Amino acid sequence: MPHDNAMTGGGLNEPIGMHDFAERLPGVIFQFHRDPTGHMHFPYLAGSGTSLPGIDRHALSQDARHMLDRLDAEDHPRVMAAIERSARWRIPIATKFRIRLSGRRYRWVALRAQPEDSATGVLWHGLMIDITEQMAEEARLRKLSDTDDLTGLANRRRLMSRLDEEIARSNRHGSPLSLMLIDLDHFKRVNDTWGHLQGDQVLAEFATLCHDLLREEDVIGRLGGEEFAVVLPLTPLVASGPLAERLRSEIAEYDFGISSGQLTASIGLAEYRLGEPRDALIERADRSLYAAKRQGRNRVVS
Ligand SMILES: Nc1nc2c(ncn2[C@@H]2O[C@H](COP(=O)(O)OP(=O)(O)OP(=O)(O)O)[C@@H](O)[C@H]2O)c(=O)[nH]1
Repeated sequence: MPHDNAMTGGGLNEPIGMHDFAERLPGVIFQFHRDPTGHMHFPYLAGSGTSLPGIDRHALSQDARHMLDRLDAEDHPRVMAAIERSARWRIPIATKFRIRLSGRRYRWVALRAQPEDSATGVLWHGLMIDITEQMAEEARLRKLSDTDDLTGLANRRRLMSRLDEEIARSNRHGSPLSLMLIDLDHFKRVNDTWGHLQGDQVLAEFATLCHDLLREEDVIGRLGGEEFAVVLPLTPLVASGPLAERLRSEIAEYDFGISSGQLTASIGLAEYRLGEPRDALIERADRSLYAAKRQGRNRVVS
């Protein structure tokens, strides 16, 4: 019978000690201590994860900064805030962060830890697990569900969520924001004349053309069919007007392989008014688009 502090190892009844067991765990188990001066260290650190390049157990047993300094700049404040909250309210920490290894490589780590009072500060008992593969898979799925298959642009769902974010930012900072709706003219004719497959090809090329003409921070998406939208952060109407006009003329001149001059676009523009709901902005841009169609297409209306 293995005694209390031993488990079964390689052979069936061959006991291994707690230490060996901890070292074989596919992750890291630890104790983390913070004293009243704010000094932090890992009194205990074990598990196969501690063999990652750049993790120096001895240094960490003296000073946790050897690890905290390696956190991704974006994650660092969040992790520090989680430690602070946990220490103040004695609530568990549950967070994830990126940790830089050597060079440009990094790993995603999930951390769970339970705090308790100690004579010299706060002591956490916890575990860390490498979740890099799961995070990559999550990112892949998110991209799939956010992207329009045919054009590779943001789909309606993604576009609306970005529009919501930009509206919130605009309301917070009073910064300008424009919305552009683009609808290809007489697209039915393209399909009827050249076939649906060629129509698809035109839509994909159109998306690339617009994408190349816009700034990095502008978000272009496909609302459906031959209708597209562009969210233009930090852009008032005086700036989005000329941009839309340039887009319109580039489209009209571009050779989509269906004999030039055959593809044009109508564009409706609206600038966000502070405090208005999202749908009101879309409705105003839509009215402008409708006016552009009514006035003869291949034009910009704001
Ligand atoms: N090839 C292709 N065609 C599409 C796709 N989505 C929508 N369409 C076509 O786009 C055309 C849109 O037609 P309408 O809404 O009548 O508009 P339009 O012919 O562009 O005319 P106006 O918008 O009034 O200038 C239809 O023929 C749809 O079949 C797509 O994914 N691929």
